[in-house]
Amino acid sequence: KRYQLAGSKWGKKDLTYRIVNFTPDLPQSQVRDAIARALQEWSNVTPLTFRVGSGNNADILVKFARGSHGDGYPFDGRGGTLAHAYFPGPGIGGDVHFDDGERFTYKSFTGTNLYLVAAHELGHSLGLGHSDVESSLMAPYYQGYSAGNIIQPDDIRGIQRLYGKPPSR
Ligand SMILES: CC(C)C[C@H](CC(=O)NO)C(=O)N[C@H]1Cc2cn(c3ccccc23)CCCCCCNC1=O
Ligand SMILES: [Ca+2]
Ligand SMILES: [Zn+2]
Ligand SMILES: [Zn+2]
Repeated sequence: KRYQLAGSKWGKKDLTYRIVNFTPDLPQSQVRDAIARALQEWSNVTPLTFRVGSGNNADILVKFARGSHGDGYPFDGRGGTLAHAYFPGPGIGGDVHFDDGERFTYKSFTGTNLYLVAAHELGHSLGLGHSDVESSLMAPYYQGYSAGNIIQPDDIRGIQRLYGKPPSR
């Protein structure tokens, strides 16, 4: 019972990301904050750093889309699949797509919490597959937002297997 590795990882520690478009469900500031906090969950437990990159050469592009959106994996409207992401690599590698058919919420325990979904998808962007530990962030099912740390020991073991531990101060 454990995490799965995607078979690819980033060959650098300092990654860039860019939010290409936004959902109408939330103010842009809350989308930026949700993504930044989801990235911080992963940077807290690895040597990885994330900063906002310029143009389309950012490593991780974050997009909201409905239905067919050009990558052969069309979204299904409200419910069902909430989002998907691509394992590390060039071009679409690392990118995160959210199904804008969902009603995304922020700092809310109800609805589809954007921060929680983002943290799961970014796990894929960094090279983790799905875990069969039900409580883990990388489990394939959305389990609702619970207070406290969303990243679980199994997730930490997996990501540290790929990138090591944070440098000790
Ligand atoms: C983990 C999450 C953030 C990302 C995952 C997808 C994923 O792994 N992305 O990297 C996801 O969306 N899982 C579905 C899986 C799923 C659950 N059901 C489905 C019905 C149809 C299609 C898919 C599903 C039953 C009904 C509930 C539907 C709403 C919740 N959906 C899910 O939990
Ligand atoms: Ca959906
Ligand atoms: Zn897509
Ligand atoms: Zn997933």
